[in-house]
Amino acid sequence: MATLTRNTHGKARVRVMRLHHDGDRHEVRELTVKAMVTGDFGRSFTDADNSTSVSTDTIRNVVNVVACENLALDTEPFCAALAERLLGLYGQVASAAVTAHETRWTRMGVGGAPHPHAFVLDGNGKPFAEAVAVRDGRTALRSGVSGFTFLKSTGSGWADFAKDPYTTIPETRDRVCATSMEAAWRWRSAPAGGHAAANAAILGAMLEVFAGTYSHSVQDSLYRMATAALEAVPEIEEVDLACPNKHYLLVDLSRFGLANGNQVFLPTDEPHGQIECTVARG
Ligand SMILES: O=c1[nH]c(=O)c2[nH]c(=O)[nH]c2[nH]1
Repeated sequence: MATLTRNTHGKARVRVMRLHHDGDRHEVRELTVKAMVTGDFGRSFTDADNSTSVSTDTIRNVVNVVACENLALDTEPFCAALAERLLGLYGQVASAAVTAHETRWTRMGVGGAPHPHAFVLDGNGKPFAEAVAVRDGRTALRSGVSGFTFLKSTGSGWADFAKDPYTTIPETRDRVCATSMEAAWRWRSAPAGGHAAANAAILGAMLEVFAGTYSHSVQDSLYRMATAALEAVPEIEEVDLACPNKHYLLVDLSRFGLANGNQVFLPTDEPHGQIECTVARG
């Protein structure tokens, strides 16, 4: 005897670009979407009964239709519109979860002026949004950024930590600090100036703390970065941060008669420290 305890289905990696014409000025919004539904679908798993199942192929079509009908929406309201459309279309759907990662195209500057329809890829991190729509409830929204990478070459240390017979790392009050951040924040209401501007303010507040204050540890920086994000944008209620500590190892040049005064490093990705926290209001 076995019991189906969870099930969901939908379409993942649906790539769609929305091109909004504002006169001659174009806006491009490229997303990779995952749209999943839960509800009365258990019998397709347990009894080979597909009679209630919405085809994932159909879900892909709905993504494109909602894209066409919402060319100018930011990622967050677009995800919410799509999740709510799936809920509205199919009575057997109890909840719809939509996640969209953005491939960000930033407007090209040509001859000192923003170009109306030419863009360059912004390769640092993928912003994402996530909407979960349920019946008789508010659509829950989260935003964030995946793989946002930044570094500072001083103003960071790791000292006064617990020591034991296995400890070999020396204390330092001057090191390179680099990470590729996974960050997410939960909305309690829509931000006054729109999600895109609020997301930029959140990242700006976090980077200001990272760059502008001494870091006693990645832990210390993350807590203060998340606190600054909560202060910068009152419409978010919780921030999740997960950061690898991408170690830059000092190269030993003493055998060549050279001192290495924090100047030559081996950049490494693995293994890396992994520091994570969630910071909420209150
Ligand atoms: O910022 C840091 N946090 C740690 O927990 C840690 N552990 C370690 O070896 N180096 C560091 N650096």
